[in-house]
Amino acid sequence: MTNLQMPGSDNSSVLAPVDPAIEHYMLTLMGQTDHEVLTEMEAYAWENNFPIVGRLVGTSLEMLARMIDARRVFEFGSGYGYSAYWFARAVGRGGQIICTDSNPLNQEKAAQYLAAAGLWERVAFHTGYAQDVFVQTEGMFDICYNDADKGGYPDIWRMARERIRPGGLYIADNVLWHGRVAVDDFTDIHPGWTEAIKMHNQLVFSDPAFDAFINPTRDGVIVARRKMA
Ligand SMILES: C[S@@+](CC[C@H](N)C(=O)[O-])C[C@H]1O[C@@H](n2cnc3c(N)ncnc32)[C@H](O)[C@@H]1O
Repeated sequence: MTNLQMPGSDNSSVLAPVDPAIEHYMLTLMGQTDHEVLTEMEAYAWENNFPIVGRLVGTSLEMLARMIDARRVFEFGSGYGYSAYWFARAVGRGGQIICTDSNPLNQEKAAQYLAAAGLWERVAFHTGYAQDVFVQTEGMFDICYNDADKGGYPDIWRMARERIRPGGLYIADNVLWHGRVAVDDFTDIHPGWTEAIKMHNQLVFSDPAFDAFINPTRDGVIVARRKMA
């Protein structure tokens, strides 16, 4: 691992949920997850300031998926496949990650990286608007993972919650939004996104069909488990 901080986060953070020195320390423990392809994907993120979830969150995605024996995962906003790398490892040979991204170049890059990692056959990548692809894709999911544009978070939660199997997970990145959700005075880099994330978090935590928590690592990851009937 060459870089210890996360690319793609803006530097106007109002609050760092976890002290950067602590995140740095945790990353120094992650050497066992090193893989040539992963290192290349992380280098690409750095060079292009692309907001991947990073190693600390990636390992937690893989572990959560393994813990519930996930086989079918839907990703809203896959970028070039970094988060899918972790899910694809977890679901095994018969599993499937349905990836979505609006930029066709990201699909090309994902194919290149994930094929090199031996994981591409577990991925069905769709270039397009994630919410539309979701509606066009049938069936239930073990995990719905949301990392799309933040203004869409409340609607994505509303559509995803119905299609997560009992015991399955809804996971969304950036739910602390560099601390903006916790203060009154902030600069919204995209108008309306902070309010959308706050509404989203409130909807998830107040839903009687789900139990939820937030892992404050990096920019905050919400994990909500659909209760058994
Ligand atoms: C934060 S990045 C995803 C990073 C990825 N999950 C990872 O950690 O490797 C968000 C990506 O989602 C795409 N995106 C955002 N909103 C979208 C939407 N509604 N439909 C499809 N793609 C979307 C953007 O093009 C961008 O590549």
